Amino acid sequence: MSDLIRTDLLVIGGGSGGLSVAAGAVQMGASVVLLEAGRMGGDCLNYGCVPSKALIASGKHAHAFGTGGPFGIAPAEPQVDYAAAKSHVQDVIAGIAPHDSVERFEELGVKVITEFGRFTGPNSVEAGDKLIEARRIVIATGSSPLVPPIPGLAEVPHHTNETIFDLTERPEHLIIIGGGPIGMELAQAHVRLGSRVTVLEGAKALGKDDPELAAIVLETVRGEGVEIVEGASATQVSGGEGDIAVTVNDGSVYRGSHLLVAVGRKPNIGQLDLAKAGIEYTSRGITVDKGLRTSNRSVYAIGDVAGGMQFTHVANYHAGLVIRSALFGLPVKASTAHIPWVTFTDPEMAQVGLTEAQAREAHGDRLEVLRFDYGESDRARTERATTGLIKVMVVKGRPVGASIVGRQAGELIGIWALTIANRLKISAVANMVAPYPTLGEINKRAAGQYYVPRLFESDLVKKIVRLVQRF
Ligand SMILES: Cc1cc2nc3c(=O)[nH]c(=O)nc-3n(C[C@H](O)[C@H](O)[C@H](O)COP(=O)(O)OP(=O)(O)OC[C@H]3O[C@@H](n4cnc5c(N)ncnc54)[C@H](O)[C@@H]3O)c2cc1C
Ligand SMILES: NC(=O)c1ccc[n+]([C@@H]2O[C@H](COP(=O)([O-])OP(=O)(O)OC[C@H]3O[C@@H](n4cnc5c(N)ncnc54)[C@H](O)[C@@H]3O)[C@@H](O)[C@H]2O)c1
Repeated sequence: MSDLIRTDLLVIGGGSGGLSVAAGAVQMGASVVLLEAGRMGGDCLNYGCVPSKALIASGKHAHAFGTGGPFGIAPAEPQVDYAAAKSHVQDVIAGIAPHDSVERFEELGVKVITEFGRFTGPNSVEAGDKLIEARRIVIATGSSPLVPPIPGLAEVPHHTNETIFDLTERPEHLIIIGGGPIGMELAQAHVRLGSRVTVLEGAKALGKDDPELAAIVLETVRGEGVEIVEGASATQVSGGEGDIAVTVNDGSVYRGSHLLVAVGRKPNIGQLDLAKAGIEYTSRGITVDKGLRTSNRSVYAIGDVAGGMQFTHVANYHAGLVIRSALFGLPVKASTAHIPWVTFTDPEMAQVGLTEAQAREAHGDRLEVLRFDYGESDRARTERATTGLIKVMVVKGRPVGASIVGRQAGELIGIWALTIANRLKISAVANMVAPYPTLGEINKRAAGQYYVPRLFESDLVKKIVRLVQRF
């Protein structure tokens, strides 16, 4: 017989999205129960954003040893201790973990149950020996690495993002299947830490981003020694510990010591028994309306499990919307037009809103594309970080998208995320005075391009200036 708990809000999953909902709702006075079957903090903290960015930081330090020549610093061979780099990764996770811990959430007033949740009815969920009945339920169970049924793969030792950060021996030769953000970020980190790396990508590497920008990243990563094979779909895997062979569609075979599978994600819905609650789903995730409600009106789905953009800041954004809807009954509408994303390769690549191709398709001839090159930035020159480019897509004076590749692209995209989220005009960025010399000037200079033809190439402007000068 299960213990019965009644609550205003039940959150299933204690990752980026679930923790944000639980913390916000309890602090606004709702009674909240949170279920987390694995590690508090979810993918982002334990197997995703945090460990990957920490390992990238180690790779950056190693890389700096060999790139000081132009600055007057003789290149040296870095002494990489891969196991110590992994200790750094675990240390960073441990430093953030208290913020996401059971103890902190219980202190906030959330009842945390460290069990798997499974629906037993439209408003009831079983977790261990507890039965929870809730007025509103939020499914925030995230996603897991997709391990495709490639013949031989199941029998061959391989890593996913859930195990690679625990590996303490440096891979001699890491083969990565999948050239998306996970594959490319970890490829560059590993080559910098001294592994040989081969990326096998079935289609185009970094294929979700603007191809002009992605090409700049790929050229740099290849230049550092990563072998990137595009159009190479893995069709067969064989071998064993330390000697793995991956066959691709044209019959070529790539051999390496370790294998990482990074070919996308699958939603964590398998064990939820969604049918018992009348919740519809597809292989992409739980079906939700614009307000993030499922086919069961009292149940919401947010973050990765909702099958849209899969980023921590999207899960957090969804959390804010659900709090407004579930706690205050306000109408909400999830949008993607203002959501940025960043791939943390070096150079970084960042996007918000429409890419050039998407904007061209949506707006045709009304589209103006403003471009500015990092090479024109004095700060970029001082740091010899002149490889980079910004493109801003503008329609009727308002930005609808921005794409940046280059140093600190992830920081620079913030201005455009603000502009697009608030439907500001390009003049809002052009009017800003950016401190000199900062990379931030790149944003202002790109915005300034909007006025070049209007002010410097206009006969009318020239006539007016001459007229005014006469008087
Ligand atoms: C290698 C890697 C790098 C990434 N880097 C970035 C990045 O730099 N920036 C970025 O924005 N995003 C990044 N992401 C994506 C980001 O991690 C996810 O988008 C984010 O974690 C999604 O949050 P979520 O709350 O939907 O799910 P999660 O954070 O995965 O949380 C879901 C939680 O639910 C729990 N759970 C599942 N089923 C149940 C159940 N039935 N009952 C109870 N608990 C359950 C799980 O144990 C998990 O803890 C990265 C992902 C990976 C894999
Ligand atoms: N910086 C970030 O924000 C960041 C970093 C990492 C991951 N993420 C999130 O995690 C998600 C998953 O990342 P991902 O890189 O695993 O997925 P992805 O879907 O973005 O890329 C997977 C790649 O694998 C390729 N592929 C699929 N099957 C293949 C096969 N058999 N052989 C060779 N290639 C194959 C696909 O063509 C694709 O390019 C991302 O979409 C993103 O939302 C974000």
